[in-house]
Amino acid sequence: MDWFCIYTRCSDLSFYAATLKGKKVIVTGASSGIGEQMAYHLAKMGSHILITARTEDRLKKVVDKCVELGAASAHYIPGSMDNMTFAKQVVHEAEGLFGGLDMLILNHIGFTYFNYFDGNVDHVRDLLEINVLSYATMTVAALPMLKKSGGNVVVVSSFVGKVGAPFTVPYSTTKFALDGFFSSLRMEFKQQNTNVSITLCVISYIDTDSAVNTVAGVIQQPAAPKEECAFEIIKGGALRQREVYYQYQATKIPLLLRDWAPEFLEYIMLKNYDVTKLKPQQ
Ligand SMILES: NC(=O)C1=CN([C@@H]2O[C@H](COP(=O)(O)OP(=O)(O)OC[C@H]3O[C@@H](n4cnc5c(N)ncnc54)[C@H](OP(=O)(O)O)[C@@H]3O)[C@@H](O)[C@H]2O)C=CC1
Ligand SMILES: CC(C)CCC[C@@H](C)[C@H]1CC[C@H]2[C@@H]3C(=O)C=C4C[C@@H](O)CC[C@]4(C)[C@H]3CC[C@]12C
Repeated sequence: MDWFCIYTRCSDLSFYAATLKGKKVIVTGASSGIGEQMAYHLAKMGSHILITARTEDRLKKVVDKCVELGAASAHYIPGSMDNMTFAKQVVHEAEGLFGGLDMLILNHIGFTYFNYFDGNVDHVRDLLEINVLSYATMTVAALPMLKKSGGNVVVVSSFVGKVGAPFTVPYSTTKFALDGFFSSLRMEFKQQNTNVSITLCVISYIDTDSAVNTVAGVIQQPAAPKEECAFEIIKGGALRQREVYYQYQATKIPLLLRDWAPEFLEYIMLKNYDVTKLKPQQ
C-alpha cells in the first residue's frame, strides 16, 4: 500500500467516524444530478435535509426517496436562485425547520450554452446572479447559524473555475468568481478565528444528464460517476478540507501544470476537444 492509499484510507475512516448523522444540511440544486446524489448520501447518513431547486415535482420525489433511505427529516422549498430574496428565504426556512444549520452545500447552476462565446454579456451578468451572488447571499444569511454550530460551507465549483477552457466563457467566469469570493473569505475566517470551514470543490466532467447532453461527444475525456462525486464532496466538507479535487487525476494533476507549463496544459486540453461534434448554436 503506497502513501496515497494510506492517506485515503485514513481520511475515509475519520469521515465515517464523524458522519453527518443528525446534522442539519441545506443542499441547493438537488432536484437532479450531483445535488440529488448528495441528498441521497446525506439521507443514508441520517441527516436532516432541506433541498431546493425550481422544479417542485422533482424535489418532492427526491424528498420521498430521502425519507425511504433513512433521513432524520427531509423537506424541500421550490424557487429560483436569480432571486436573492428567495436565496435568503431558503436559509430562514432551515432555521424555522431545524433551529440551526451545520452544513450549507451550494451546488445549483443556471442554464448556459456550451459553444463559442456569443458576445452576450447580459447572459454573463444573469449567470453571475444565479451561480455566484446567490451563493454569497445564502452564505451571509447562514453565517450566524454556522458560527454557532462550527459548521461548513461547501461550494461546488469546476475544473474550469481554475483553468480557462473553450465553450464555457460565461460559466467559467462565474466559477472563477466563486474562488475569489470564498478563498478570500476563508482567509478572513482564519484571521478572525471564525470556526466555519469553506470547502471549494474542483470537479471534472461528471456523468449527469445535463452535462452529458450538453457536451455530447465534444470532450474526449470520459465522464466520472455522479454518485462517487457527490460522496467525495460531502466527505471533503465534513473533513473541513479547503479544496476537493474530483477526479483527482483529471483536476489536481493538470492544475500542477497550470502555473508552470500553461501552454503545455492548453495543448493537452485542446487535444481533448472534438470540435466537429459541437451542436449548432441555438
Ligand atoms: N456535471 C459536470 O460535468 C460538472 C458539474 N459541476 C458542478 O456541479 C454542480 C451540479 O452540476 P450537475 O449536477 O451536473 O447539474 P444539473 O443540471 O444536474 O443540476 C443543476 C441543479 O440546479 C437547479 N437549477 C437550475 N437553474 C436554477 C435556478 N435558476 N435556480 C435554482 N436552481 C436551479 C436544477 O434544478 P431546476 O431546473 O429544477 O431548478 C438542478 O437541481 C454545479 O455547480 C456544476 O457547476 C462541476 C464540474 C463538472
Ligand atoms: C485536462 C482536460 C482534458 C480537462 C477538460 C475538462 C473540461 C472540458 C470539463 C471539466 C468541467 C466541465 C464542465 C462543467 O464544469 C460543468 C458544465 C455545466 C453543465 O451544465 C454543462 C457541461 C459543463 C459546461 C462541463 C463541460 C466540460 C468541462 C468543461
